[in-house]
Amino acid sequence: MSDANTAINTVSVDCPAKTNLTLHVGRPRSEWGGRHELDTIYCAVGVYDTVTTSRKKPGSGFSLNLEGAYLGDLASSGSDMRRNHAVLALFAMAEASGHEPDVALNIEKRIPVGAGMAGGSADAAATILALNTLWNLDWSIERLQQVAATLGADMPFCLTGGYARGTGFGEQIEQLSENSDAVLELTDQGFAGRLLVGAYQAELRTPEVYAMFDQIGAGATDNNHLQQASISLHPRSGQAIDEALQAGAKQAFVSGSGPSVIAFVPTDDAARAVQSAWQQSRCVDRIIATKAPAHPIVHIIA
Ligand SMILES: C[C@](O)(CO)[C@H](O)COP(=O)(O)OP(=O)(O)OC[C@H]1O[C@@H](n2ccc(N)nc2=O)[C@H](O)[C@@H]1O
Ligand SMILES: Nc1ncnc2c1ncn2[C@@H]1O[C@H](COP(=O)(O)OP(=O)(O)OP(=O)(O)O)[C@@H](O)[C@H]1O
Repeated sequence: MSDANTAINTVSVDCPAKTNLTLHVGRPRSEWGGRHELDTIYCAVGVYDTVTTSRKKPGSGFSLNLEGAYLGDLASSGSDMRRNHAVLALFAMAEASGHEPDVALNIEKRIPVGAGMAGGSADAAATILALNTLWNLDWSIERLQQVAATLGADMPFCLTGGYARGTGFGEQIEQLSENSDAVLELTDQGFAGRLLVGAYQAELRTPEVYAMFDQIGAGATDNNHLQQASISLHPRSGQAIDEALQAGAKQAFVSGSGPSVIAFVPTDDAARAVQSAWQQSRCVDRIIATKAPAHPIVHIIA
């Protein structure tokens, strides 16, 4: 059979986590279900979840398997499979394309859960990208982002990675090139290249962080307006930021709604100094070394 007719049976996607290099938060909007106005610069970072989608027998329904050493609250038997963001994305794509959701989903999780790094959104985006190939839809990124925006604020960005400006409640995306003025300005300030992620067993629920923001507002000099709220709910993140900056990090901040902390470390010495400061003070539970920016990678397996 020619390639065009060979059925694709298994597609996997490595999808990076996201952070916010700036996150300016406005007032909640009732027409957005209480979500706040945002003006943010998203940046994908090189911590990847891998979602593999495989065709199943017609009418057999979906299946979900989770792998990884740090599954957070996903590991509990009580966590409802049907609420997993990857499963929600499967059903949204099935609905939008008229396919039956007879697909096996396997998620290898590496992105810390409930960390402010859009781990769930990354898995949903990976599922959307994989199904676009598995089902030969070949839809444009704009069409895929329309489906993603119905599922979560930071999901549309996760489809493209790299850098983007997010407005609205975060779902209006303007892709930014690495040599755009906005990115060059942030790169000059040290928001690029090698970084360390300080991750925690503890999770923060995004709605609770926004509710705390409504109470206490943003720190006067914080690029991330949710940082002060996140630190008040999880003080160890504030300690990790102080330790990183004292040890030579160029920038250190809470990632999105937190609790994880991102420290940009431009040199080997800075990376080693931040790593040992975090280990000695025990102010983080796990350290992941990687770099930014990053992009999703689609693999056709069979
Ligand atoms: C904190 C960020 O990660 C920054 O990129 C995002 O704004 C959070 O995006 P997300 O987790 O995809 O958020 P969603 O799943 O869409 O919404 C979860 C909850 O977060 C709050 N939320 C989210 C986005 C937003 N612009 N304002 C909000 O107040 C709302 O309580 C909402 O019900
Ligand atoms: N595939 C998934 N991966 C991670 N969390 C998931 C997934 N599906 C559902 N969830 C639920 O979503 C909640 C938030 O998970 P997630 O890792 O996306 O948080 P987050 O990184 O703080 O997100 P954000 O940065 O968008 O606020 C978790 O408590 C988890 O129970």
